[in-house]
Amino acid sequence: MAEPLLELRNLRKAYGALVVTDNVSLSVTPGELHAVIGPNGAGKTTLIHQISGMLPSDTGSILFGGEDITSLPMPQRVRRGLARSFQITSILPGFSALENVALAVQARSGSSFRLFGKAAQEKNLNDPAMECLSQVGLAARAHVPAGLLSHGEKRQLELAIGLATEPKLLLLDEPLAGTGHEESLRVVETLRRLKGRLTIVLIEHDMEAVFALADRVSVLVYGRVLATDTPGRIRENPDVRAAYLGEEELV
Ligand SMILES: Nc1ncnc2c1ncn2[C@@H]1O[C@H](COP(=O)(O)OP(=O)(O)OP(=O)(O)O)[C@@H](O)[C@H]1O
Repeated sequence: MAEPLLELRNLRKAYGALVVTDNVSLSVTPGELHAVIGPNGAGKTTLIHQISGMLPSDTGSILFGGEDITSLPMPQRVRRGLARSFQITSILPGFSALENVALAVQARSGSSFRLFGKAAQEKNLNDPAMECLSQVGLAARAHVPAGLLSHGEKRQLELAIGLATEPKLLLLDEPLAGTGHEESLRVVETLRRLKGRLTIVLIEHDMEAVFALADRVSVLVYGRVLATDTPGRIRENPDVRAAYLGEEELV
C-alpha cells in the first residue's frame, strides 16, 4: 500500500467530560476518496476541525506527507496542501463567482488584499480562478454574483474556492447538505471528476453519494472508529448496521 498522505494517530478531543473524538486513528492514501460517516453527533465535524487545524487536539498526532503537523496553525497546513472547502457563509454574495475564487487564488499567492476590489481584473488571478470554476462545472456562471447562484451552485463554488488553494488533500464537510436532487447529482458528478486527481476526505450524510464515490469508508460512532473498509464491506458489516439502526439508511 502507498505511503499515507494523511495519517491520524490516536486523536482525541473532549469538552469537559464529553469525549467527542476518542483515540481516532486512520490513514488516507494519495488519490483516495475516504469518506467518514457516522450517526449524528458522532464527532465527524470535530474531527475535520482537528485535521484542518481549526481545533487543537488534546492528544494524538497528525502526519501529512510524513510530516508531523499536529501543532501547525491552519494557514501553514493550507500552505502544505491540506485545505478544507470553505463554507457558503464565507462566500461574498455581491462578488461574482469568478471574483470569489480569484480572491482565494490571491490569498494562496500570498499577496495582500490591497487590490481587493480589482482582484478579478488581474489575469494572473482570473485564469487560475476560471480553471477552478471549470473543474467544478461552474465556468458558465463565472460572472454571476455569488448571491444569485442556486444553493447547489454555491456548494460547487465552495469547492472551487477550496481548489484555488491548490490542495493535495481537500476536506469536505457535507458538500451535499441542503441540495435538492438535481443539484446533488451535479455536486456528486463534480466530486467524481475531482476524485483521483486529488485526495479527498468526505463527511457526508447522503449514503447513496458516499457509497457511489468512496474508495474506503470509516465509520465513526461515539467518537471512535468502528470500522474502515471498502463501501461494499462496510455496507455488510453487522456492527455498522447496528450503529445505524434508527439513523440514516445504509443503502
Ligand atoms: N464546542 C463544543 N462544546 C461542547 N460540545 C461540543 C462542541 N462542539 C461539538 N460538541 C459536541 O460534540 C459532539 C459531536 O459533534 P460533531 O458536530 O463533531 O458531530 P457530527 O458527527 O459532525 O454530527 P452531525 O452529523 O450531526 O453534524 C456533539 O455531541 C456536540 O454537541
